[in-house]
Amino acid sequence: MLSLRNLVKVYPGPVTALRGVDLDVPKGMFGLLGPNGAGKSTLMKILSGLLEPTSGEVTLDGLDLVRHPEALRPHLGYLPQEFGFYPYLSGQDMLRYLLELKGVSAPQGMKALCAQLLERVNLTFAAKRKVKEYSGGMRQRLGIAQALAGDPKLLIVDEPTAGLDPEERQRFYRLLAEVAHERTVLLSTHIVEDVAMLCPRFAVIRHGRVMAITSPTEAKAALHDTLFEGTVPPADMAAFQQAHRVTQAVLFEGRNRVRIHAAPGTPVPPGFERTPPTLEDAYLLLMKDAPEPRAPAPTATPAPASAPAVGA
Ligand SMILES: Nc1ncnc2c1ncn2[C@@H]1O[C@H](COP(=O)(O)OP(=O)(O)OP(=O)(O)O)[C@@H](O)[C@H]1O
Repeated sequence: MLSLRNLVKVYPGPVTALRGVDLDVPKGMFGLLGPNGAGKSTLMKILSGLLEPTSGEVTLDGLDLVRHPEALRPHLGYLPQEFGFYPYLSGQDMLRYLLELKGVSAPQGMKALCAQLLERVNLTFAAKRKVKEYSGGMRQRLGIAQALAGDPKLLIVDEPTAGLDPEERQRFYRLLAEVAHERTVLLSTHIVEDVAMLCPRFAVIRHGRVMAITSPTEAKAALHDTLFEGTVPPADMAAFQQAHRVTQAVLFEGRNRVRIHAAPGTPVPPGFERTPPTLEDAYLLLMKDAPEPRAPAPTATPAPASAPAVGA
């Protein structure tokens, strides 16, 4: 179990990126969902030992990772948001180079280890191709191959599906789901679909705080019978948004196809029909309701002991 207690990070400025994060992450896949600037990368960098927190505790199976960051290294795999590749190296040479940099030991020989990892991420067919010829999805799979070296207990993946086309994204989801059988995988993302596809549980983070810890099923169930869909002419949209809790509005045949949240007993506009809630609705409502942060907090502001369910 990975546990975070009252984790705070204040950058010079000061910019308070984390305002007292409490989180318990069990084995399997766990999502960290939040908009740009929420503090996800800061949290991932602290967990991967690249950044020191200002205060707070991080433990992995009881091991104190703030006091003993070196103890984490053998148990950690990390796929950062920006992953540097040498475009003219082949996939297998790039992987070998990364493993050597990481200091991974390979009792069976480095060549055999690289071949085994490439096989694990379905890249054997492209082992000898130059990385510059790899698609975005293939590069991400190569990134996972290096992160899996040493069989880490904790795998941290930061925004891994950004820029992947739908087919590559599906393939990458399957790979992540497979590797999460054996370990804790913490997936940071601002893409709701990533969480809906992969995560039995997830935390929503905004302005450096955990807003909710829930599951896709719970989050949708909390909105049962409260979502309605209808159309609104573009000219009326601004006034409509003032009057209703709009979760999503997309232009369809020149009119706005709009989804609203109406609590039981609240009037529903004419022509709007009940519709099943989606995880996107739950997430967007939570973002609407998130309080703006106060002026930069120089010290820790503890998060509530137990975060509310989405939409509750
Ligand atoms: N090195 C830094 N110095 C000062 N402020 C920083 C630094 N890195 C991040 N921040 C700020 O900390 C806050 C959280 O940033 P962070 O990158 O952790 O968010 P994020 O959720 O990962 O967003 P993104 O998806 O855009 O990377 C933001 O306000 C950001 O501007």
